Amino acid sequence: MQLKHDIHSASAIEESQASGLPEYVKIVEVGPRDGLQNEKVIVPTDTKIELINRLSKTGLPAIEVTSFVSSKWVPQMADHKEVMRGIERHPGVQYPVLTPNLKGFHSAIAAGATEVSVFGAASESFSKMNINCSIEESIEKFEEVAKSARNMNIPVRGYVSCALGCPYEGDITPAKVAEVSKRLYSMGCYEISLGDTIGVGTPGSMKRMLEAVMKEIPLSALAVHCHDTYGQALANILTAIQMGVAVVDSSVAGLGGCPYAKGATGNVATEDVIYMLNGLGINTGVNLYTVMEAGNFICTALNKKTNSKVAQASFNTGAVK
Ligand SMILES: CC(C)(COP(=O)([O-])OP(=O)([O-])OC[C@H]1O[C@@H](n2cnc3c(N)ncnc32)[C@H](O)[C@@H]1OP(=O)([O-])[O-])[C@@H](O)C(=O)NCCC(=O)NCCSC(=O)C[C@@](C)(O)CC(=O)[O-]
Repeated sequence: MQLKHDIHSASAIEESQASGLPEYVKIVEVGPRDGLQNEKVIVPTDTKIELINRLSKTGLPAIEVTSFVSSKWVPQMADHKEVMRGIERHPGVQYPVLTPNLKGFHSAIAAGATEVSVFGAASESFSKMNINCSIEESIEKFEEVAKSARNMNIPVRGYVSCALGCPYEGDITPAKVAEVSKRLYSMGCYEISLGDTIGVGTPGSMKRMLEAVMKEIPLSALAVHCHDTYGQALANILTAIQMGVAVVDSSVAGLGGCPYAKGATGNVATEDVIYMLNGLGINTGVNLYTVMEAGNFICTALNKKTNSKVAQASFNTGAVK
């Protein structure tokens, strides 16, 4: 199955190579975690597992499974152990989980996690609201996680939230984003995912922020994580890719939002990112149609409409051949 307008032609690939864009972009699917964490009604564990199993068959190289956080803070992720234990793991697919502290790290490892992510912020207020501690205190907790992870050869990814703005403080300086990113990278995070948590960024602010971060961290260790609240996510991702970033987080059907970032809507839809990258001739290794099917599955289960423009257009106009 293929979409009528989904361009994957040899000429598009040649063009992308000539334009200096990355040949390959890695997509980190965050739907099962970021996508579902904010859902009001608790999603059955079996549905989460089925979603992850379907996503595992699409060619996605990384799927964020769940969060080992307090169920009092994020009730939707309370079944983390069952989800982690219940999924079918496909060779070559990474299955990271969120761990804010050592307690979360140990539970995650006991449940079979082989990769974890710590999640900090470039905003003091957001850090306090999200993980109940200052940036400095969070770094101490993350260092403990990173040290234990190193001893067990577990890769650690690091998030920096509010990279383009904070729901409580407004503008965040690129210098602050660079500083927090550097601390996470220095403690051993192999990749830093820069989160536009409330989707307020523009290509201009993305460029300024990345220029500051790129002075501290190698480009190959950077990822972008864009929410689409102001409709800027694809433009922001394109800007990042043009600057050489080759890892993009996205969420199937554009599900998502952080419970501690009021008003923030979904992540950029994985389907829309793949469609754009295909059109640019950039390889992702992901089959767009099967991601759309997974999106259809979870939207039907949640009784909601997809936020993916590509899925809306394709299913509504019959543009699938
Ligand atoms: C970090 C904590 C736990 C601190 O929470 P706290 O209350 O400060 O923790 P504490 O150490 O004082 O412990 C209080 C209770 O929590 C328990 N606890 C302590 N740690 C854990 C743990 N790991 N797992 C399970 N339970 C835990 C601990 O055992 C204790 O239980 P009690 O004795 O009261 O029964 C809390 O604030 C929390 O769970 N926050 C959740 C934050 C979250 O998941 N936010 C959404 C993800 S971030 C995001 O979406 C942004 C991102 C990544 O997508 C990027 C972007 O878009 O910007």
